[in-house]
Parts: sequence; C-alpha cells; structure tokens
Amino acid sequence: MSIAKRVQQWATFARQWHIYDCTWQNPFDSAKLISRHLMGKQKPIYHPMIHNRSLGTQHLSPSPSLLRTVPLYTAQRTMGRLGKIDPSSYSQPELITTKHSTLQWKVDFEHTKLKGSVIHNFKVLENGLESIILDVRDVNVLNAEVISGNSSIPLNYFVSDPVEDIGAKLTLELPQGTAKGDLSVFIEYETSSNASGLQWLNPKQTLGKKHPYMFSQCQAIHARSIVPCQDTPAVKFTYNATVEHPRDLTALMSALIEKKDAGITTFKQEVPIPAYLLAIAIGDLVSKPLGPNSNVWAEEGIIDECAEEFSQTSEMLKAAVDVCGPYVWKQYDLLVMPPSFPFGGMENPCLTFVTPTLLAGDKSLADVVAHEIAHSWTGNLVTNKNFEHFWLNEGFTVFVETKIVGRMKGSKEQDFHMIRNLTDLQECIRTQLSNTPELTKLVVDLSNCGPDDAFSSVPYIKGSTFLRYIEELMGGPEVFEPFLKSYLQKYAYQSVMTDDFKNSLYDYFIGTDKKEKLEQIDWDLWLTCEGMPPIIPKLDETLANVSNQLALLWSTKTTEELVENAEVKQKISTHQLIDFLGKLIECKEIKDLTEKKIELLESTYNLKQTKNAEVLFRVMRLCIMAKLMNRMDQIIAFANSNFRMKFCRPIYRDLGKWPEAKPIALKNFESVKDQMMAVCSHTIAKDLGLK
Ligand SMILES: CC/C=C\C/C=C\C[C@@H](O)/C=C/C=C/C=C\[C@@H](O)CCCC(=O)O
Ligand SMILES: [Zn+2]
Repeated sequence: MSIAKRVQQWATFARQWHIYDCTWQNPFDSAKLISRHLMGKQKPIYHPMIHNRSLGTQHLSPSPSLLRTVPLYTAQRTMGRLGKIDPSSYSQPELITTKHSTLQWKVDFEHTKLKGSVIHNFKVLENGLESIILDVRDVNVLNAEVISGNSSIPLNYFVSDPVEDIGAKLTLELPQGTAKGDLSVFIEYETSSNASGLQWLNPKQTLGKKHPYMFSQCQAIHARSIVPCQDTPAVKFTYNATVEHPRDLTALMSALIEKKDAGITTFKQEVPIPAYLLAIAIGDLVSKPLGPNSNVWAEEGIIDECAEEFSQTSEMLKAAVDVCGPYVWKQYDLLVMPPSFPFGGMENPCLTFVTPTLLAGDKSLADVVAHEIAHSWTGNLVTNKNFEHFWLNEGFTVFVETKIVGRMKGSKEQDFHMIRNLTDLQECIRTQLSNTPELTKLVVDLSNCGPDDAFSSVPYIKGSTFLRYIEELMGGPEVFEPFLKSYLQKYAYQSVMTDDFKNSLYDYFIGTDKKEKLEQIDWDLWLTCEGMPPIIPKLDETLANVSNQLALLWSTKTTEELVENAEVKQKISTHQLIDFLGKLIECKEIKDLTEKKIELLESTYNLKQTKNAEVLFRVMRLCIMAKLMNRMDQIIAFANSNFRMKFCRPIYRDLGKWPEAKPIALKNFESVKDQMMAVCSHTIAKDLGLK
C-alpha cells in the first residue's frame, strides 16, 4: 500500500478515535507519523495516544489491531496541552529557538493581505532534529527553503488542521542529520484577508476619510496570523523588516525606523522580543514631539489634542527609570489608534499603541501611558514564559505604574490608584468571571482555554496587590525597590515563570534579617486560590473616603433627599467621580434608581458634557441598571463609538441580561461586528451566548 493511501486510512481512523501524537498534534499529522513508522521510515519517537479530558491520556503501541481494542473515548476539545513550555503554542523551544527574523512585507490594501516572506535564523539545540514546528493561523504558506551558504534547499512542509482559538501547526521537515547550531529558513507566504491579528480600515472608517489604515494587535497569540513563527513568549528574537506600502502613508513598527524611501520603510529591533510584541501600523499619520526620543503619532485631525493629553510622557519615563533602571529601547513613541483598537494600550516596544478613548481633555486617563511605559521593563524586558504566568507581566506592570503615579502625584494618589483598581476587580469577578471562577486564580491553567478567553483584570490587580503585600511585609519601598531592580536586571532579555520570581525573592532576602518574613508568604493561597486577593494591604483611604461616602449617599437616599443634601455638591476630582460611579454600580441595591435620579446625577456632576469615556461608560451602565429604554440610542451610540473591550464587553453583557434590550443589542452587534477586531467580536459573541 502506498504511503499516501496508508496516511489517508490512518487519518480517517485517527480522526474517528481522537488519536494524537505526544505533542498534541492533530489527527492527520499523527496518522502521517504513525504510517511512516509502520513503513519503517520514522523512528518510534512519536507515541500515538488517545486523550480524554476526564480520563487523561492513554499511551498506545502504534499497532492498528491494538488500537481497535481501545474503547471509544470522545475528546471534549481537540486542543489539549500543546507544547511542553507553552500550552498555547505548538512550537518546541526546548529543541530549537528563533534568534533573529527578517521580514519582507508588501501591504496589499486592496485584498487586505500582507504578502511576502520571513527568514528565521534559528539556533538548533539538538543533533538530528527532524522538523521545525511553527505556529500559523489562516496563513497561506507558498514555499519553504533551508538556506545553506549562498544556496538553498527546498523543504517539505505541511500545515495541520486548525484548532479553535489556537490556529494550526506548520511542520517543516529538515534534511536528515541536521546538526546542532545555526540554521536559517526562508518561508514565502501571505496572510488571510481576515487575519485575526490585523485590522484593515477603509478610508471612510478613518478620521481623515481619505486613506486606508491598517494595524496589528498580536498579544496574546495572534502573531501567528501575520507570520509563521514560534508564537510563544518563551522565545525572544531580534528583527529587521522591510515594508512596501502606499507612498503617501506612514508605516510604523515596534522597532526603530532605519530608512523611509518612496513607499518603502525599513525597521530594526535590536532588543530580543517575544512574537506578541511584533506590531505594525500604516495610515495617514503625523507626529509631534513629546520629549527627547519621544513623539506622539496620530491622524492630523487629533494630533494637537494628543500632544496635550500625553504631555507628561517624559516625566513618566523619568519616574519609571528611577524605579526600574536604564531604558534599553532607545525610543518611546505613542501611536493614538483608531477607535476600533480593542485595548487601552499595547506596550509594543519603541511604539506604544493607545486607544483614543484616553483623550479626556484633562490628562485624567493618561495613567494608561504610565502603565505602557512600565512594560518597557516588566513584560518587554522580563517576559512571562507563557500566558499562564501573565501576572508576571501585568501585576508587575500595574505595581510599577502605581509607583510612577506615586512619584508624580504623591502617596495619597498612589494608594487611591490601587483602591480604584480593586473596585474594578470586584466588578470583574462578580460579572465577567462569575461562571469561570478558576480564571480568578493568579496562575491559570490554559491547557483547554485560549488566552483571549482567559483575559481579565485578575492578573493586573490581584498581581499588583500581591506585590504590594510582599513589599509591605519585607519593609516597604526602601527595601523592596532595590530587590525589584535586581530582579529586572537578573532576568532582563529572558522569559520567566512564577517560580523564577519566587526563587529570586528568596535568593535576595534569605541572607538578610528579613528571612523570617519570607516564611509568612502563603504562596499557595495567593497563586492558586480563587476570588479577590486574600489580603488587602493597608492603603491610604483619604481620597477614597469621598467616593465611598458619595456611593453610600446615592445608593441609600431618595432623589428628593439628595436634592437637599449639601455633601453631594462637594467638589471632587475626575478620579473620585470615576471611583464613586464604579462603587455605585457595585452597590447591592440602589434606592430609587429612576430616570430622575440619573438626571440629578448628571446635572450635579456635569455628566452630560463629559467627554471622559470612563465616566460615560459608568453612566451608561447605570442607565442599563435603571432599565431606561428611552436612553437606548445613547447606550448603543456609546457602544459603537469605540470598540475598546473594557467598555463594550460589559455594555453588551448588561444588555444581554435585560430581556427587552437583548434583541436590540444582538441586532446592533450583528451590524457592527465586522468593524471590530477579531478578538473583540469573538469575546462579545461568546458573552452574548452566540458561540
Ligand atoms: C490569565 C490571562 C491569560 C492570558 C491573557 C493574555 C492576553 C490576552 C489577550 O486578549 C490580550 C491582551 C492585551 C492587552 C493589552 C493591554 C491591556 O493592558 C489593556 C487592558 C484593558 C484596557 O485598558 O482596555
Ligand atoms: Zn499591561
């Protein structure tokens, strides 16, 4: 029987029986490998197995007769734990790692595709490596070659069936006897027109209305939709890129610009980065300086507003250097994105992407920039090895962000910043995570869950609360900040797991008089318990007392009583207003929550005029809580004004729980979902029960 026929037979058999090889490949690949083994062409290093989530894994001898005697188990999900190091990646960094990548892209706005190639310079870690496994998602691979001196040898390659949320596995078969050491591979490919990591806007969808726009968002695992790669943060590589684009547009990347020449821009990133930090944006963009080695980029219509809103960027950078040590990325630019950008900010190196919903007019939301600056150390320099340890990126970043706030505005503001975060965390655990309490753990299990579905504020806020607790325990910032610097220095340019942090904390303090304090940290409680942080450190509540008091008044008094109350008219800061509204939403019961009360709220705090998205978001949620059908146009207009998930997910979730409003929400979602990035439409569809 020919190999092809045998493979076909095995593929059918393996699909039916849910058989996978030991690295959780898909049935077709397993079939191919098993057949090669039976034909004597494959060393028996691949052990077919049957996986079942509740029964675990059954190892099998690769004999069809034996396989037939195994009872039929139905795998509930075909994902399983993909790689040894990273459950969200097929790649095998323990065998081979990417050192440098050279990207060559032609941006095709007409077909909404990137077309081109990548050369990966790998380091092979074992003699006799048989294949390279890369992650891909909806990518059309056209050719693959191994480069040897001035010539190249074509490679056999095959792409597996895709697995939901994860994408597919690209296997490049290496020549026999491939030795340890350097190896370069050229891959020619094009992206799909609906690559999950890219967003294409037609001119009408931009501010200027004249030119198209394209941008990427690769975190957590969407880099694989724009380039075949080891899409795991366990691997870090430098890169060069040459991008061919319409002449009248500006191309930017998460790198330094080397040269711009008539529609061709070249970039270099000399600091090793994980694939999720690859980023590109192309549009009709202009810039304004924010400081030495720092500019803000945006469409011309908003550039002055952006420069004003983010004018504290240089001061924030200085504070961050004071906390974390030298800045290694040379440039710190901001790019203010179109409103469909799904996050508040993304820490793409040299070029942070931020949402235009930060443009409040009073710099009150610019702390997101402090957060993204902090990532220059926590996340970008010291990186989580896989997304189960995402708190090492985000918890540390929020911790440093609050220190930047503290250095710029004092300790009362710093602690209020933390308290506000805790209000948001409580809301998130009560609503978004109510059906998935396992995702409220600090370290999560992503074996059967895509990172986008696990994303929440838990790693951010529970993580930073844990660090603040440890800081207090060890003796405060004077003692802890030198440790933080040493941890960042020790693991700079590397990827880490929670145990690396734990070990370095012990190594640092074990020989000091703080040794006994270490024993008090209940790691299990903090890392694996569900719910709110088990211990809330003592925080200065001066500023929070005002928002607490207002939430209490507005939730317990009638509208008539409030009209007479002088306390509700006291002057409060924008942050106190945001926290007060957030706490009001969290109240178990709000007395007399009527149109009249919301109108009084709006007139008392000038809410009708506000352009602050955080304020507007909370007012819209209160309108939904009050079931004000006459405000539906305003609610939908807010939900359509931007597709930042922090805002539109809760709005859709709230509407989904209000029977009269649900059909309106569903209809609106259907009409706008194609303008959203894939991650946003995917998660909202899940929240609404459409997936
Ligand atoms: C425990 C969670 C595991 C993995 C999640 C990792 C990534 C998920 C993915 O959906 C990407 C997240 C990107 C976040 C970027 C910026 C955030 O800091 C924004 C926070 C929300 C906001 O302000 O809009
Ligand atoms: Zn972050």
